[in-house]
Amino acid sequence: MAAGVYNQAIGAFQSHSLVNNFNHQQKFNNIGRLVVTKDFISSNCLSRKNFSVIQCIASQTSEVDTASSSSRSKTSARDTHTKSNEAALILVRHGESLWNEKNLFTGCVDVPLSKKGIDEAIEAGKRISSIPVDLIFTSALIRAQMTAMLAMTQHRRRKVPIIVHNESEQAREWSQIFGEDTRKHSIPVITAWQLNERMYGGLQGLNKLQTAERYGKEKVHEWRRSYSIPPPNGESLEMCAERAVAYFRDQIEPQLLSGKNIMISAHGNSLRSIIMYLDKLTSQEVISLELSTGIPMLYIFKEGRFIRRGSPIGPTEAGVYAYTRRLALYRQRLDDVLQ
Ligand SMILES: O=C(O)[C@H](O)COP(=O)(O)O
Repeated sequence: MAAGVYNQAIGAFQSHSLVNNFNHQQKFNNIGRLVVTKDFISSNCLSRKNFSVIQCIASQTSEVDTASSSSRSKTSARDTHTKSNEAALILVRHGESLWNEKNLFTGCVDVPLSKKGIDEAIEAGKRISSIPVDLIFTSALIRAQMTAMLAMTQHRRRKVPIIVHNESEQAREWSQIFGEDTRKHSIPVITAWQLNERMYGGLQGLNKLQTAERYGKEKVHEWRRSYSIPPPNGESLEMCAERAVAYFRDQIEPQLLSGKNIMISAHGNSLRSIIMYLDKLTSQEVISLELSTGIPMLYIFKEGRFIRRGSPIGPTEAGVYAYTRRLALYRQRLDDVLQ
């Protein structure tokens, strides 16, 4: 039966090209990967301890299998590119926020979703409802966390996403989950400031249109979309990438390497910097990369490589399951159990 779904999916896939959510030309240049210095990582406490904390917590709260991080350091796992199972990686920019609605620069100001953003998050959930998710990462900002939680209300597996509190020993202790079955039916949600939207400095709270009228369209476009030019007293995309890509490589990639299916709910620019890394985009190409609010994007991680698969069209769309046999089998199992 699964083969049936898979073949049907392949047929659908071949009959229509998956609409990619990105609007940049897909050219793979030999750009060196973004090098993030080791001391940057250590100075931002992106340490082995954090990774083992995540592993330990993940093992306590779900059937997420915890590859023993002690026996396999992240670096050696990543460097040796151990042939791991394939894993799904879903990226989603938060739904429209109340300041997106007012066309205000938001950056690291912690505003919630608008009604439209809530609807977008739920729609995003429908589009990924048959794709496996073992672990969720969000930024420390509520609009990304709301998006992840609302999306997961639509997932057919019905697991409960639970924000992991490891900000202190007491927080870890007081938020423990007991009961094997309860743990198996939960998904750890790790919040990380490193995935926050770029800090927009003196622009935060200003209207985008009025700012363009005041400083000129070109200058504001340069602040918003260039790679290395920061807004006044804010972060450039390059500076945002240094924390977001470092966190992705240090904390998320090892999870993918061990076969865990991951969803990241974050922001326009922190995700642009991660996609620049995944797609090996040049600093020129990333200028044209725009991400819509609430549109999920799927990557397949296989043998250390990220294969971009565009945006899942909808749960009933057979083409969604043409991505890989593993996803087709997962969906078939859901169909069998939920029928
Ligand atoms: O922070 C913001 O204002 C938005 O989330 C992204 O803004 P941008 O489209 O100007 O990068």
